[in-house]
Amino acid sequence: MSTPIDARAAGLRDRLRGSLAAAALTPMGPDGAVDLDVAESYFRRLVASGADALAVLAHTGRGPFLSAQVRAGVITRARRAGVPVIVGVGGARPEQGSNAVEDARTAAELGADAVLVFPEPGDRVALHEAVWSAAGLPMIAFDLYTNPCPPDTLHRILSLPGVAGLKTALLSDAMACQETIALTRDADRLAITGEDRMFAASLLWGAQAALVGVAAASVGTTAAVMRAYEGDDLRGFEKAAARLDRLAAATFTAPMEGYVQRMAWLAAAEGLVPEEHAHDPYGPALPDGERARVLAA
Ligand SMILES: N[C@@H](CC=O)C(=O)O
Repeated sequence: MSTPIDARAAGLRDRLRGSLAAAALTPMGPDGAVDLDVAESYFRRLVASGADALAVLAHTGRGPFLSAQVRAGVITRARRAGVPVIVGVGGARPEQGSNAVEDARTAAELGADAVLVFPEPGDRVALHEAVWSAAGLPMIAFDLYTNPCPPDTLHRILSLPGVAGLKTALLSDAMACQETIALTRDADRLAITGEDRMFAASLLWGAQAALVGVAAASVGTTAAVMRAYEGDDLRGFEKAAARLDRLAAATFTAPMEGYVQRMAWLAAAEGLVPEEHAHDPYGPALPDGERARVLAA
């Protein structure tokens, strides 16, 4: 039995069903500087290429690393793209206190449609309750590979009225992904795949929408899988899934945190962002030849 969902959260859940949200990069220079005009033009291009919604300041967008001022600018510019905007909130590093509540308040003031609540140390249920009571924005819970959430905690989060859905981004744990999707659907919330390396499988396991970093570039590759699945085009689904798997295998691989830089290279190669704004100063150093290998995929 699930707790009744709040009407705002139910509205977002229904609006996002079947949709593809691109977990957008925050285009940056090598020093981390963000040019908001470049960011806006990138967000618009993602939408023109097939993204139904934008998830900004999420893991791909390096939200936890960015200042309040840059975060506000990114949200404002993303809203101009005319699709639902989901904002990553919180995700404090161990040496910091949580910014989740403040981030969520700002997202609400700037007109965001929902927040994606990063996992943080401590009581995750209380974190979601605090975010909801401060901002009143529908929440998407986040089971992220860097800090996976125990199923009993997920169950409690999913019974909060402000939770519209749950995104799994476990990347390699198929059993946990299946369990999380089942828990989410049992709670009548939206099961959102963030499984770049198990994308097609996660749809077959019951995911009802997608929010993925692999759609930070080459959006059409991910959109094709979603559309073929929804259109019952099983042969098309198989072909599109194989293509997406090749892209994800080249980008979402060890060191996993290097995926942001790899997607930035792709975004630059496609003309979504200028080369000089295709940097991830927060990720690991990548070996020589990695860029060429990614672009070849
Ligand atoms: N979990 C990532 C996206 C991965 O697909 C994010 O939050 O950006």
